[in-house]
Amino acid sequence: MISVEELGCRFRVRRKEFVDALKDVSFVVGEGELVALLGPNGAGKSTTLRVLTGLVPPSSGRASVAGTDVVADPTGVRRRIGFVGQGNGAAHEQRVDDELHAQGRAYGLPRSDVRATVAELVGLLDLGDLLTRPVRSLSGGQRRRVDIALGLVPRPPVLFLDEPTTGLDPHHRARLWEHIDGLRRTFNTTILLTTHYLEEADEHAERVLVIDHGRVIADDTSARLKREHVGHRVSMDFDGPEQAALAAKAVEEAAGTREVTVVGRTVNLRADGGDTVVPPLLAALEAQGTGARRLVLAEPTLNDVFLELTGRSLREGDQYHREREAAA
Ligand SMILES: Nc1ncnc2c1ncn2[C@@H]1O[C@H](COP(=O)(O)OP(=O)(O)OP(=O)(O)O)[C@@H](O)[C@H]1O
Repeated sequence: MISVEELGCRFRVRRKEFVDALKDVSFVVGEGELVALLGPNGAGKSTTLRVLTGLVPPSSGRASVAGTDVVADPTGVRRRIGFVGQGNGAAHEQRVDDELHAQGRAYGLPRSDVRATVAELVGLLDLGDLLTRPVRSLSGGQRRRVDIALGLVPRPPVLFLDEPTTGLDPHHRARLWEHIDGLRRTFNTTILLTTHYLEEADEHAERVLVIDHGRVIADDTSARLKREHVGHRVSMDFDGPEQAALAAKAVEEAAGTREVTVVGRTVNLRADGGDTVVPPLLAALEAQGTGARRLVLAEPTLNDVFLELTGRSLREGDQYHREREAAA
């Protein structure tokens, strides 16, 4: 549904100064898939969406969306997609229902189709009480839901969401995700989204693309990225330092363990797959008479994956957005 090959995008910032927002981005998104684009500030996430939605021409490479080439036919691309960008959306003085119907007419859809689609979206996105209100009177979360409905009125097969939940409180973020999941079940919409909330990518995306300095540095399911790049962090307490040292030897020899360190009576390690590596390890320790007294198994996060891949934290982005939201 989305195909991106060696995409590059260069912006001129001063007379002879350029920024390569995208250097070499390649990926595909299949029909009905939800893929999350993660990366720190300035990684190239929004630029990727802007190229794919025909708003910015790429400097090199190829991309097509719903079978349409973004360079040869950007207008055709825009006709086939919904795009909810950062801070775009409905005009302020218009009523919500007027905006939704105008969007359908702008796409040249028959009135009866627009009426039916708007009614369905109003139900799915919980907009019934807001229809007669001017857009300017809505809260941030309500506004976001209207923006998403606007993106979906033309029933696009592909939806691009640029940080759809930024600025929402946890309750409204959860509600919005219920809506997005509902939309996917109803319309089988293909969705590419950017988010700074790693747990959203974890929970809702079938696949995660990690982008850094304009390149895709990882493309897989969240579970596989964590297993292959980080593994579980395991911490085991023993009766004393001697037992811990003995246990550490056995841990080092066991399959699927790495980075084994001993601190006092505690052995720390990484296990490639906690659920498969730890049970036989515990049995082996028990058998040699150095059973663990306490074990803590920590799930890695996508931030751990990014840290492992780049030596930097993705969390910088959260801080950036907290500050941006506080300043707004
Ligand atoms: N119109 C533009 N002109 C010049 N430089 C730009 C333009 N748009 C983006 N850039 C630069 O391209 C790089 C990638 O920006 P982009 O907005 O794609 O990052 P992002 O990953 O979406 O970041 P954020 O998480 O902060 O939204 C940055 O260095 C940015 O300053």
